[in-house]
Amino acid sequence: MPSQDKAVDVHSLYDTILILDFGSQYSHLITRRIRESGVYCEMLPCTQKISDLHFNPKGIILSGSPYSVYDQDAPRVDPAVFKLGVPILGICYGLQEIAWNHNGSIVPCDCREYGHALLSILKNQDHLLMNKLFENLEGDIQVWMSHGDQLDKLPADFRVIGKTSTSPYAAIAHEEKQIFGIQFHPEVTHTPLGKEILRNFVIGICRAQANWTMESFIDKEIARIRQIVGPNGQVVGAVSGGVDSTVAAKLMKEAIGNRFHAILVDNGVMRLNECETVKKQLGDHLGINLRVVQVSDLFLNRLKGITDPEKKRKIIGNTFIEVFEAEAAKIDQETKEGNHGEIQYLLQGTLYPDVIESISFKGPSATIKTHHNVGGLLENMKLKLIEPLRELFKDEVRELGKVLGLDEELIWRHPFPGPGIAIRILGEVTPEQVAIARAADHIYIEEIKKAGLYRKIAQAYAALLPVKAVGVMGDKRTYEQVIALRAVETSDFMTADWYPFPYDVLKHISNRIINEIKGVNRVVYDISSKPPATIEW
Ligand SMILES: Nc1ncnc2c1ncn2[C@@H]1O[C@H](COP(=O)(O)OP(=O)(O)OP(=O)(O)O)[C@@H](O)[C@H]1O
Ligand SMILES: O=c1[nH]c(=O)c2[nH+]cn([C@@H]3O[C@H](COP(=O)(O)O)[C@@H](O)[C@H]3O)c2[nH]1
Ligand SMILES: NC(=O)CC[C@H](N)C(=O)O
Ligand SMILES: [Mg+2]
Repeated sequence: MPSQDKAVDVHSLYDTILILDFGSQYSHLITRRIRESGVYCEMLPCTQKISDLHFNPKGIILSGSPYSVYDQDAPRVDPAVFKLGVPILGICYGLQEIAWNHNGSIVPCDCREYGHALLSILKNQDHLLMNKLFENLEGDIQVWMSHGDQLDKLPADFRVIGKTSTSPYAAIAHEEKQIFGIQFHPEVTHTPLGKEILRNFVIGICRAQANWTMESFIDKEIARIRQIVGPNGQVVGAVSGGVDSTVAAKLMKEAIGNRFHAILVDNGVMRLNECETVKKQLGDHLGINLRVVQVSDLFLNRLKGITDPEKKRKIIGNTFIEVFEAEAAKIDQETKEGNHGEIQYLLQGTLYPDVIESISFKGPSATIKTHHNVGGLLENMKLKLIEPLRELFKDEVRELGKVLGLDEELIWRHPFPGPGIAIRILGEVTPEQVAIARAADHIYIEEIKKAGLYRKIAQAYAALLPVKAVGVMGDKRTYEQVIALRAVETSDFMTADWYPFPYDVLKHISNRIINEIKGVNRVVYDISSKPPATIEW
């Protein structure tokens, strides 16, 4: 892996709340909720050694976990966290881990709680600092629980600040040390006031500055990029017109102007008019120094006779790397004359979920999703990576795009796979098949937009099937191909449901495709969910 940029640390710019992850399925939601309050936070595995931390967190949150604290192989926090002197909040397992470290007692309980519960907030008149976690909250509040263990004895010097009908120690606090524990999950929306509680912790108790906004991120990130790249350095990056690479490219353009070189590869399997549209949007409208490399013939030649989708992906990925490297070398040559430095950096649109995915405490795997690193590009190129979005979630990237002046249409664009239409043509990819698939996809997306449904659908496309069916047109028998329409609802693309289109929309789309596209006499709608199907065919 090439080295990461580390010139200016994000932690020197924003107060940071550290979330230590014990493997709960909700851990990343804690991060989301806190960022929504305008406070920067980061998640690390619970095994993080405090002496190896290269920043001083303003506060620490211990997440939930599928383990029980008394399990042989239970994940353990570095006890040094309790000596850092910053406020700590334990959530569910986190509460139990705090108690475990303070000689409290945790046992499996007879009355496990899964789902809604009523938490009675207990205010303490003599220990006012303990009340700060539930500041502005009173009486009984709805919370969401998911636990089978509970405290049956308070650790020394802790007091109860909340209970439910079955958990006498559902919320506890240590006043002097500012350590808090809650048995419920404030990060899920089923705890309606959860966000207030997290905000009370990070702002009221940790006193973290709420300065994490995309406006402030832009200024700071631009300054950071300038410092990394230096006054003459140059950066290359592959852009596809997808939201991540476009936002990253726009940020680079703001930071170093034309010393950023964006490359769009026209591989012959992009959507109809896509390259022209991207060139207009990125080049003309956003002023990004963009070159479009027209290499459709090269790609289509290499795809001749190939029907296996994985082979198609490989061929496209490898050819892509070849083209990109050749183009980067050309740019290096062309700009040698001026006083620019050599190209040293490669821009990548890596997002925070990809980073989180690679830091699981169950054994950090350094694999960031492979399709995010354009094939094996990085190993060969010896360029250093620059990843301006690596701290951001997808919705933050969209927000950032908005502040940077990107069109709504671009910001909400459906994802489009790198191998594009080649994997949406089942069977051999020929120029004729590309033309049919493109035309069908174009009509489909156009009609979805007209019906006002584009934003409701996470991804939609038309696939061209390699089978022929009988039809009748103008009293004549036809024997032509089939178009399959796919549209899914999903937030993470890991699981997905097919979209329930209104019938009249489907009817209209089908009519148009059959009437307007020669070679197609049938349209079907894919009603398979993922799993067991995938989104692409
Ligand atoms: N035709 C292309 N020309 C240049 N770069 C490309 C092309 N297709 C893909 N890439 C590069 O590969 C990366 C990964 O592609 P991917 O489709 O996963 O993400 P994206 O295009 O940025 O966003 P989205 O997921 O919204 O499509 C892109 O960010 C871009 O750097
Ligand atoms: O860049 C890419 N290269 C690929 O080879 C590829 N295959 C699938 N996808 C996209 O990934 C998401 C999940 O798709 P699947 O359910 O088909 O795996 C969907 O968004 C797909 O479009 C790809 N993206
Ligand atoms: N959600 C959790 O953190 C659960 C913690 C522990 N496994 C329990 O059942 O109590
Ligand atoms: Mg894409």
